[in-house]
Amino acid sequence: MAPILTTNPSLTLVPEPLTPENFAQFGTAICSPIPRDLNVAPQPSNLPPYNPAPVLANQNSALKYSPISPLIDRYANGPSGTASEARMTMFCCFPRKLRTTASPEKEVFDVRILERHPFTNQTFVPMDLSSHSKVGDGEDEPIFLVVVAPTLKGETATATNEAGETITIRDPPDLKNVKAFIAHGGQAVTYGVGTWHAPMVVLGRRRVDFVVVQHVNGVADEDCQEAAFGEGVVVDLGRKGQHGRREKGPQLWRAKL
Ligand SMILES: NC(=O)N[C@@H](O)C(=O)O
Repeated sequence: MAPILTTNPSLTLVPEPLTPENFAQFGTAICSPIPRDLNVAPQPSNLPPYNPAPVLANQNSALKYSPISPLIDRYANGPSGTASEARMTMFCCFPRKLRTTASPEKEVFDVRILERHPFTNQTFVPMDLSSHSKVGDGEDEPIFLVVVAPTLKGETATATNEAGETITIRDPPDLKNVKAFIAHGGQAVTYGVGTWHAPMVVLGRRRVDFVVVQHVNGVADEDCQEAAFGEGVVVDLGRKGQHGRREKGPQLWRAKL
């Protein structure tokens, strides 16, 4: 069980659409650098500047942007000195349960735990998730919620562990500045090394499978640290629609590339 922080956060978050710019302090939001309807490989020099700059590849039939997101391994700084390896995992993420508030009737997601990987970054790439469904087309594509918190670097927080003992969490999450972002098919997300984040939250009617890329060394506390807390960090997902669909709220819900 994750240690429970003794602080009691109180915060209601309205999620923003995930963009490379607004997510930059937490990691990388990965989106295609080119429009969806560009179907003939252009000369890279005819494209707006992008970092990393693209080069032609695959017999000039592809534009290659590399690295599109870094792959970082800082396990050499870990206390145990245990060697790490690159690891690709699949997380099959089922839709989360939402809570409905009364007057106004809204759907909210309660964030109750954050975790971080102190020596590696971690990338979630959704599979089989379209970025294009229209409201009312019956497709109702799921989206995913990315919840992150800045790290209070050099600070400590007290928490209670499973045995009821008081323990110290170093570099704890800044619970006053948690942020929530709505991501959709066509986007992937890399949590920066040590970035506190909520376990993946899929919203919608069906499961989303993610390929997850990171480093691991098998030492539990070096691979993943957790901090739980009571009710208090709430993501406001807007008004509940007539048939359980979200009509309004995060218009984000239907954000398109
Ligand atoms: N982010 C997420 O859903 N889970 C993890 O970070 C994990 O490693 O378990």
